[in-house]
Amino acid sequence: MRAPFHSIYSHGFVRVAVCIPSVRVADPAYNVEHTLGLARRASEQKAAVALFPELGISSYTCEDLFQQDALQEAVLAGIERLVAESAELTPVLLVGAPLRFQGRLFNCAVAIHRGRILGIVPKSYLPTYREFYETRWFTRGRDAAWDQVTVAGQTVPFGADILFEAENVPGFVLHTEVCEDVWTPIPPSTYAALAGATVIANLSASNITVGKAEYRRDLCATQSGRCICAYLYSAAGPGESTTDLAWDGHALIYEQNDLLAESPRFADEEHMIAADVDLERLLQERSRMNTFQDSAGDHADRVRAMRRIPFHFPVPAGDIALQRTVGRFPYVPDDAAVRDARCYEAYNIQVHGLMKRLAATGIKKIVIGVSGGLDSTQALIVAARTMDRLGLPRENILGYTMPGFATSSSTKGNAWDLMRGLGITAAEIDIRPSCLQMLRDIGHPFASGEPVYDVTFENVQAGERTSHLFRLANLHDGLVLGTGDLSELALGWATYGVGDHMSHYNVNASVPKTMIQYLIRWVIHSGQFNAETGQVLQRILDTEISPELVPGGEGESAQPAQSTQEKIGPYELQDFTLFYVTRFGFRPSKIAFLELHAWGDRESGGWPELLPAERRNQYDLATIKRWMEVFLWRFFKISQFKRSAVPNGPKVGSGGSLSPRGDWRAPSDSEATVWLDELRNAVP
Ligand SMILES: Nc1ncnc2c1ncn2[C@@H]1O[C@H](COP(=O)(O)OP(=O)(O)OC[C@H]2O[C@@H]([n+]3cccc(C(=O)O)c3)[C@H](O)[C@@H]2O)[C@@H](O)[C@H]1O
Ligand SMILES: Nc1ncnc2c1ncn2[C@@H]1O[C@H](COP(=O)(O)OP(=O)(O)OP(=O)(O)O)[C@@H](O)[C@H]1O
Ligand SMILES: NC(=O)CC[C@H](N)C(=O)O
Repeated sequence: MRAPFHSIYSHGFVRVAVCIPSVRVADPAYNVEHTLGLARRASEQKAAVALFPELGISSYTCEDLFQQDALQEAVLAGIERLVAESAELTPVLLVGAPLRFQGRLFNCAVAIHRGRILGIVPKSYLPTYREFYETRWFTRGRDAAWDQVTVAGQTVPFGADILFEAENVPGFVLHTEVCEDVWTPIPPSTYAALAGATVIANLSASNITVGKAEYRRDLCATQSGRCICAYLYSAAGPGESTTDLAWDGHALIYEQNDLLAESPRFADEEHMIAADVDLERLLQERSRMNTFQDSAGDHADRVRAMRRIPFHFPVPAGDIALQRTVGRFPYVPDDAAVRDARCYEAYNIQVHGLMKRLAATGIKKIVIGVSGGLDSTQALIVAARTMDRLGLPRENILGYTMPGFATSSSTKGNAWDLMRGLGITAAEIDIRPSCLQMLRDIGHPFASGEPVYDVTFENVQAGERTSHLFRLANLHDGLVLGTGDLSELALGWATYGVGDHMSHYNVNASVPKTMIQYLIRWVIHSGQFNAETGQVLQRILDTEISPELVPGGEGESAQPAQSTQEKIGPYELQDFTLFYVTRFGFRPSKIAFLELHAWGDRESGGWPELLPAERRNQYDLATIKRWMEVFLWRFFKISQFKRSAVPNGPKVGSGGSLSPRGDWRAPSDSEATVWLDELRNAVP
């Protein structure tokens, strides 16, 4: 039975927990008691995995005590107790224990689930350098000449070549390795990932020294990135012997290079961290990255030899809210420092794209229509910086503001102030006469005085502007700079061909609207231009987004009747959907679940602090569903033909470009039914 909409388990997530129990050296009864305490906590939190540190049942620092029979027997008794008590618990428990088989001692990870030992994974690489002496007590996993063992009355698989595969949860394939294993050039988990493991758990007992925590983070992050997996790490903590070493109890959960959770270090108390891993994201990424599969082919013998141990995961019932930060603006990081760095990158990518095109063509002038709206503002800022970088005067930018039938005096005023502030060559062309001529030529009723404001009426204006710009480019030896952004391309919100869809080079083609808003905010806050220009930019940001193609009243002060976002939806929602559709190929109901998590509550989570409080919105599920339907229809059904024929322009974000020569190649005549049906059926 499928879990309900409001549960993570309906949307391809599994909850994982990393536990750092309190231990006593050489006291398995105590250690098992504390392991069980945290295992129960993980179970109450509906986790599917609970990871514990290396050799946690005995403690890592037993040294020659490992070879004492009394300790061995106590460890076995402890494992038996864990197995018995696990019968009622949800997660797969991964615990560390020294176990003796055929007279040899192994440093083992024991996987226990609901009364069954799923398998035992011995440590492959035993550090015996500097502070480590593991080969004094243990045998390397690969030196075992058998592939199964009997423990606690159960005969179970033994080896580093084991994958634990949940037969009822697609993509949930678990693998474990032990501490040093991940410090080696080719960790065993690399082969496991190539064989399909998505969740990799490292039982560790890493002692702490100055600077080592950062190195651990790097190791786990890069292993999770290269192997396109979740990487869980659990370092030994309070209670280990400090004869010669110290312990910080560092727990980490990464997913493909993203840190999902991290514990405090040097805590006095035992602790647990948990996070929800997105298995579908990992599978999507693997299926796209053909080089990951190529690597699996290179190691086919080892990959094929991996053993898959099936188990049934009892999917927890009821609503289970997502434990994961989902940014409201996937294209704009919440963190101020990261955002500044991204804005700097994006802006420079745009500038460098345009610099190269001008240098290659020998063209020294730019022609641009300046509306006083966001997109032409961003493109103009990029043009100004490009001229500065090329050592050309800003007067070489020929900016035209071209009022039509619905241009408001305030946006026109902003356009003029911006052009003056940036010191470009500015001019105004009234497009109404030429529009009227065309409306008359084609027999449109507006030409004979009827107030008919249809798409033709709108597109005639967009077309006349574009037509003027291209002829001005011929006249002045200039290049027409495109302004249309990624969000508009996604929604088909542009006039095809002889309209704002076309240009000679479009610096905004891969920048979504929410990012354009932040780029302009960033330009203001980082003081890229003078204070007066900053004020104009702020006024432009504060203006309602409108194409201003349909008149809303009479005279110069008439306000436009069209609010773009009332028609095609709030850009902040549409950009969210766009990101998850194009970057990860998620189904609509999953995107709606994530969108509700991010946008359902105004107070929770992070807000990029450049967004003023009054602009902080909140959306319920019904609203999310309504606008997603608009997105899906426009994106999949009616607008691909516009994307199949776009001008050149640089790819800016990993969220993708929609150029048919880049990230998105799609048929212009596809149906939207599967996406719309999925949304309607799976979202309540
Ligand atoms: N798959 C397909 N393959 C080839 N051609 C296809 C097609 N589907 C429709 N067409 C044809 O394309 C034409 C429709 O496309 P198009 O002419 O672009 O017109 P259309 O998409 O209907 O209208 C453009 C919309 O964009 C808005 N707009 C324009 C300019 C700027 C902004 C802004 O705010 O940024 C917004 C404007 O308000 C209007 O609602 C029709 O003639 C149709 O026959
Ligand atoms: N009144 C105008 N004067 C000059 N150019 C215009 C005018 N209106 C539109 N354009 C040109 O057509 C493009 C598309 O218009 P549109 O209204 O979509 O963009 P915008 O006003 O720059 O930004 P946004 O769509 O974010 O409001 C503009 O970027 C601009 O180049
Ligand atoms: N227990 C281990 O395998 C520790 C080795 C690892 N290199 C560390 O320093 O953390």
